[in-house]
Amino acid sequence: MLEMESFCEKLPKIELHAHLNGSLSRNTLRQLGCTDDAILEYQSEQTTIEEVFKLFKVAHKATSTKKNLYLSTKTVIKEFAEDNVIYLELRTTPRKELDMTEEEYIQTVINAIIDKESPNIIVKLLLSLDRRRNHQEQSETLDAIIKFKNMYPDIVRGVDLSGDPAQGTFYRDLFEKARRNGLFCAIHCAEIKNNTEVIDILNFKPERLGHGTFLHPNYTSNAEIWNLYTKLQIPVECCLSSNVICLTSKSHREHHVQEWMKNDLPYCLATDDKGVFNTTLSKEFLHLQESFNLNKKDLWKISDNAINYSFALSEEKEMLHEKLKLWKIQNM
Ligand SMILES: CNc1ncnc2c1ncn2[C@@H]1O[C@H](COP(=O)(O)O)[C@@H](O)[C@H]1O
Ligand SMILES: [Zn+2]
Repeated sequence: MLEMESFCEKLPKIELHAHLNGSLSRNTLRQLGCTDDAILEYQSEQTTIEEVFKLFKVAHKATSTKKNLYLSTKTVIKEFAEDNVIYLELRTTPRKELDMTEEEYIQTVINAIIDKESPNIIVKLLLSLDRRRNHQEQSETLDAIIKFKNMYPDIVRGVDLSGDPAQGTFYRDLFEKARRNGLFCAIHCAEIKNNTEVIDILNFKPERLGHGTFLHPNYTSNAEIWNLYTKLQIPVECCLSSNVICLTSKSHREHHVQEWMKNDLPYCLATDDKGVFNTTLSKEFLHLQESFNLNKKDLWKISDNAINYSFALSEEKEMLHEKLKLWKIQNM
């Protein structure tokens, strides 16, 4: 029988919420030529949601060339595979840099996904719209995303809305256009208290929500939002360490995931930014297990459920369920 920590490591896992530039490990940053000071700055033990957005600048500087972006993407995929993630939805915000256009940025990340070395991991790409950018800028990025979705429909699966939740806007028309063009929508929602926007996002009915911290009345003091949410039952990507380090959750034990567990609502576990928050998906499983005294079957089920919430092709979903079933027979 596997000990809990080793069980969490060995369990085949599904990662649905990982930002590329937040996922760079210390080693990767060193390989890219970052100084020790910059690396220390990037990995934070405790921060605030405002401060964390300054940390991404370290990674953005390091991935500002095609060569480094390609290398970073390949390394992040390799690290997830080493943590026994068998299906990864990596998300990233296309950026214009000195040596690349937004389209070249997307192409470089796709090249790295195609060239991945581990055969044991399926990798998909979600492209992010940065909420701090204005409507026209986001609209131009979306056009590029749609172009690549049509070129690589099996890799580019969806659109994300991310960036500093205290700034910018959710432009519903852009996500409607994304949806019309066959893209799934995973939207950061209620990472901070912002009831009006949360209602707009819920009414759009994204396929998945990121965080969902301020949906439950214990956190919003607003029952209307929770009523709407429980009618819709949209899967929420829960990022425990991210929320604890950014101080939107007091502790792992007090994390809002407990409301999803109590009410049997759909959720999955995710790392958000494994580099910045110094975590792995295995560690996230262990935090949940320790905080709520879960057993191995519970953990296995969380992994298996996440397949259903993923944007994988249906034959891939079947294959992933089979893989987990087989692992259960052999290890539990
Ligand atoms: C901590 N909670 C969070 N909330 C909202 N957006 C976040 C985030 N963590 C990361 N990002 C988004 O992802 C970018 C870095 O990866 P990419 O450059 O896209 O690969 C950040 O600049 C931010 O826009
Ligand atoms: Zn996120």
